[in-house]
Amino acid sequence: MRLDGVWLRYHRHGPWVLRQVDVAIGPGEAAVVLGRNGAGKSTLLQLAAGVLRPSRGRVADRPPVVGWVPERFPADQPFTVGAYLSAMGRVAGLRGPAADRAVRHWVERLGLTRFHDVRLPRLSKGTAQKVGLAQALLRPPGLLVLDEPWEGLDATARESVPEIIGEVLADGGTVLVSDHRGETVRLPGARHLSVTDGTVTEEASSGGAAVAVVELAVPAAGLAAAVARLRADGHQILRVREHAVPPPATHPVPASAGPSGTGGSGGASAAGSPDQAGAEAGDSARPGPAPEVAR
Ligand SMILES: Nc1ncnc2c1ncn2[C@@H]1O[C@H](COP(=O)(O)OP(=O)(O)OP(=O)(O)O)[C@@H](O)[C@H]1O
Repeated sequence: MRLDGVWLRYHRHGPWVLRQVDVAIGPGEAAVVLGRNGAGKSTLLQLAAGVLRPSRGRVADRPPVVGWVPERFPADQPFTVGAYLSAMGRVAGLRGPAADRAVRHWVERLGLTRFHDVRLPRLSKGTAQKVGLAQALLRPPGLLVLDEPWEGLDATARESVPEIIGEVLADGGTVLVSDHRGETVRLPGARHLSVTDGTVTEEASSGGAAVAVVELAVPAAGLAAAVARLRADGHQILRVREHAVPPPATHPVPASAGPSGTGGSGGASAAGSPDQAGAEAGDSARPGPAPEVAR
C-alpha cells in the first residue's frame, strides 16, 4: 500500500498535522511508526487504515481486508465479548461456522475464554485491548494497523503481539504499528518511520550497523519520562539501574577505542534479550528501590 503526497488537517483552517507524506509498504513488510506524543503517529495510522481520509493526496493499493486496532478500545458498548466479536466477524464478511470458528480461535488464543459472556464496559483496560486485537484478526488481514498495541496488555499478551505480527507477515500481509515506547525492538526486521514536525522520514535500519552504548544518569524522579523520551527518539534502552549516589562522570570513548568502547557486545545483548524490554518499564521507573533490570 502507498500514501502518495498525503496531507492531513482535522479542520478546514486548522494546522496541518501531516504534510506531503510519501510512504510505500509492501506485502510481507512491517513498518514501525515512531515519534513523540502528539507527533501524528495515530493520524498516520488512521490514514493508512482508512479511518481518516487525506485532506490532500491519496492512499493507494490498500488491501481489501484491513485489521485496525485503535490505541484505546471503545469499550463503552452494551455487548458481551462473544456477541461483540461475532458481530464484528459478520461486519468483516464472515458467515456462520467460519465466524464461530474465528471467534473461538482468537478468544482462546488471547486468553479471553472466561470473559466470553462478560459485557465490554466491565472489562479491565488490558482485557478490552485484547478484544480490540481479536476483532482485527477475525479475518486474516492483508493490512494490519496497530496503534500502540502493547499499551495496557499483560506480559503474556505482549508476547503474543510480535508472534501475531510475524504470522500476518508470513501470510504476505503488511503491518504498520506505532510505538512511542520503543518496544518494537521486538520486531527486528521492521522498517522505522519517524514522524517529526508533520513530516514522515524513514530511519536507516540499524541492522548490522555498529552501535555505541552511552551510559547516562538521570534524576530518579524523572526516570520514566527520560526512558520514554529516549525510546521515542528511537534509542534502545539496554538496562536501568539505581545508584544511591550519582556515579562519577566518564568521558566519551572514541569510536576507534576497540570493542569495549564501541559497544558491540551491548548491541548484541540488546538484540538477544529484547523481550524484557517494556514489560517492566513502568515498574522499573517507579520510585523506590528497584533491582537491576536488563532491557
Ligand atoms: N480528532 C482530532 N481533532 C483535532 N486535532 C486532533 C485530532 N486528533 C488528533 N489531533 C491533533 O493532531 C496531532 C497529532 O495527534 P496524534 O494523535 O496523531 O499524535 P500521536 O503521535 O499519535 O500522539 P500519541 O503518542 O500521544 O498518541 C496532535 O496535535 C493532536 O492534538
